[in-house]
Amino acid sequence: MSTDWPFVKMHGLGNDFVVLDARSRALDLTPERIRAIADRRTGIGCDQLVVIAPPQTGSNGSSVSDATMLIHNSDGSEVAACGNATRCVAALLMAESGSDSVVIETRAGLLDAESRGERLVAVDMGLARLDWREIPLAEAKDTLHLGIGIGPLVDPVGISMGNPHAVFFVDDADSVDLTRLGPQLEHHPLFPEKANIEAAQMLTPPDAPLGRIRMRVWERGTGITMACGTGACATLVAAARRGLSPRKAEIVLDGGSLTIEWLPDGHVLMTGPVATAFSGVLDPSLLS
Ligand SMILES: N[C@H](CCC[C@H](N)C(=O)O)C(=O)O
Repeated sequence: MSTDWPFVKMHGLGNDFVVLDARSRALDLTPERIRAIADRRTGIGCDQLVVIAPPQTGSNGSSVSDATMLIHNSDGSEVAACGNATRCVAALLMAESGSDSVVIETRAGLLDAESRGERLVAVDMGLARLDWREIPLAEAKDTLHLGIGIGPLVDPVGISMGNPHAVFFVDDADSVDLTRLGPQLEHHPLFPEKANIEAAQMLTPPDAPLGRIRMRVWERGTGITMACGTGACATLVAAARRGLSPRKAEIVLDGGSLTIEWLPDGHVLMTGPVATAFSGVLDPSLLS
């Protein structure tokens, strides 16, 4: 495989990505190669490895999107959705085209993104999926009260944003031992495809005009990250469904804040910053 693969290192509130552009040539990524690139000691280091691929074309040959985005966790697993990465790829594509909007095809569907000013991007992350089958869960459940728990993390709300989330409401998110509890819940038998685990603490009363929620996350296939866009979407929808928040809130993550709104049509709008850290060329040993 040709060895000169340029990459861009980007992040959304510290949730960081290695972005590879495979629109003009094929990239043979294996889980081993993904893990090697994502390794923070011997590779480039990232939470997710993101590949930009050619747009999907419809039956009439026209493109329904500007590009396709493929997302891989640092453990090598492929996932369907990643909100922070979507903002980063959207910013990269809009800078390339000079447009202030872009459509990105993901395994979770077509996502519309728009520039909201200097290094600020809004993405319609699509519908919040609320049925147990869509999370998915191993058995029929009321997704508003999953009833599982360990320690201070009990009775989460189940939501999918194209990827599975379990949102636990707690009194003090910063005191939760996510390193210990996260992996146990990620692999809970109720989640046949595992789950992203959020610990959420309400910072505003239910009748506040704009909600404010502190959230920390243990990400499926990655571990604790500084931010999680789909997790922030899941947290806002969970809080609104529980009557704890209005349908728009600021989600305060370790790396900063995202603004999330659950629209009347069921779509979830995420707005937040993007940043490019550096670019380079992958060492051939990472693709051997
Ligand atoms: N950091 C990502 C979420 C990645 C989700 C991934 N860990 C999964 O397995 O679903 C985000 O900003 O939405």
